[in-house]
Amino acid sequence: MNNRKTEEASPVVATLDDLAPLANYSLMDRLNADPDAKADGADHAPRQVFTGHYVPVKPTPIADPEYITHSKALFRELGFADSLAQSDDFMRMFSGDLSQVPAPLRRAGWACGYALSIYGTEYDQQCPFRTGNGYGDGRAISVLEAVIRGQRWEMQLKGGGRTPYCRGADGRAVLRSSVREFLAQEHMHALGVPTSRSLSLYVSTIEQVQRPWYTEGSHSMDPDTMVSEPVAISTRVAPSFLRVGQLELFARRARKQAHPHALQELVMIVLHLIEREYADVIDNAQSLAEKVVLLADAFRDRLTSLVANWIRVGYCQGNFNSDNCAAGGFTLDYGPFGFCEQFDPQYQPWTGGGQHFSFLNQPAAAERNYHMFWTALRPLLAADEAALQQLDDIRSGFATVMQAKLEAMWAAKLGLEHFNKELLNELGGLMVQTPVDYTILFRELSNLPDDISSLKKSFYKGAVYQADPETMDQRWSAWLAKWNTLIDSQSGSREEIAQQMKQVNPKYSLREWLVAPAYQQAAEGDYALVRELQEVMTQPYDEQSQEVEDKYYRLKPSEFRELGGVSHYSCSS
Ligand SMILES: Nc1ncnc2c1ncn2[C@@H]1O[C@H](COP(=O)(O)OP(=O)(O)OP(=O)(O)O)[C@@H](O)[C@H]1O
Ligand SMILES: [Mg+2]
Repeated sequence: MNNRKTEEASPVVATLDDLAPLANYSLMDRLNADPDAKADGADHAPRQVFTGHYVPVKPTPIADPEYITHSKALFRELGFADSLAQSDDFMRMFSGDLSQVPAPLRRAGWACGYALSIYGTEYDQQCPFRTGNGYGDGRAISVLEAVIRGQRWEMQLKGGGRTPYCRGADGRAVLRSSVREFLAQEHMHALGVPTSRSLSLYVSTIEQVQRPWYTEGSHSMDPDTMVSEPVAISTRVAPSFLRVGQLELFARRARKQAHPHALQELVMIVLHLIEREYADVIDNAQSLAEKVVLLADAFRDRLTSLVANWIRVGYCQGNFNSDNCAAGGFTLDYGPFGFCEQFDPQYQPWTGGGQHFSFLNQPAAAERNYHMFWTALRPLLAADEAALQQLDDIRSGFATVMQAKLEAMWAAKLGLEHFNKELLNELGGLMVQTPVDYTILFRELSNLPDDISSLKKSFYKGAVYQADPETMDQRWSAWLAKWNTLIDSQSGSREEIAQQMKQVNPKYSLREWLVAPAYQQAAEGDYALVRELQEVMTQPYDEQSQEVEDKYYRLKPSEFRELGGVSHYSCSS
């Protein structure tokens, strides 16, 4: 027994040669390649891709890569030895050089086209050809699909160079955005929120690109300068990277009868999505119509849970377009994201994102994306009225399901067995007026305090509070007393309730002003802070040391308020 345990825990993948036999390229082998593409993947110039599900693309390696970090948690899950991350051949592959990988690993990866809808409206304008045929993975290139310990994973480089969908851009990701994405994925996974996962992060010690950014201390909304930044490649991992926008691309083509196989390509991608993301809940033996209805139901369930989770942990996607909405129902694309510090229902860190993608509007934004998903599925059931009715009913039930998930989430955050609308609304008013730090307030509540002194750690004390602190404190005390009465009327002990609340309300949150010095130091070749943040943010529910608490469990210092690049940012790439 003991022996078996040790065996299971010990890494089985210590070299790239160990990884190679696990490769299993289902997307490339079962879906259609663009017939116009070069099979060797030497296809980098922007162009229209009219048919097919993917284009073979060789990534462009970053010059002289240096190791920054890897996900110890994911390595453990995959059975990878930690030393692999710094081994020459692994590092070469995951910094974009596939030229020497051992067979059956392939020497070309793939990029996929997708369509874009913003808050439920279809767009083609973002495609340079204005047709939608040039939009897709512009700098994300998948390099491997493998079945590891019974689970299929896709590994995708972000910043791996140009693809036909690059729209004239460089195909690179800068160190800043790569550090942010890497840390955020690690943090979200540790928070228990479904997400693409971080695998590895390498930076080029010589290659730099220009990006618009903020001068030091700038309070400008838009970037006011161009800066040179090192390029990096982070690899992210998920069961698939299929997006709602991807289904939409094929559904739009089917609708327009863009080519003779358009509807067939839509069927293929939907069935592929089911195999990749929903095989555990959708039986392969069922009919297409049955599968589509089950898919709609399962995705609705995942998406509504996901958004409730986002709100639970204070996460704002910022640009929740259909192409940034993973069809597997997990968080994808950590560009314009932020974690809410000072509570504001309309919190939106990304200046280009608009109110519709703000913090508490995410359920509505998710419904718009779901609507596009539903729209893409409908052509598949055209001949089956009963199934179509079921599909439509699932669509119209979205808001009800979303509301139920939100209510359960708020109840859990407050340690309550039942959602209490009045109590939450009163609290919401106080949170906005004071205003409070979202993470610190709920964490302090999780100690079930008798008086408001500890809650005050979360107070930013704005104009309304300062105008009459006594009345505000009285209102807080009255609210707290009411809440405590409810807590005491429940079946669990106070200790049990506090324990449960601490599993729901994290202590540590990835605050942008903590991340900024980490990527700044990394640009100077010092990765200590990136690694420290990774360590702290992968245990977000734990108390951790006093030193960690003093450094990371803090209100946002006033000097970072409204600071460009920290409180808001316009460029995420
Ligand atoms: N530097 C770049 N070079 C080429 N294409 C880019 C670049 N930056 C963004 N894009 C493309 O522009 C589109 C919109 O960008 P967005 O910021 O949503 O995505 P992303 O962060 O690049 O990628 P993802 O959604 O894969 O995480 C995407 O299709 C993306 O591939
Ligand atoms: Mg994106």
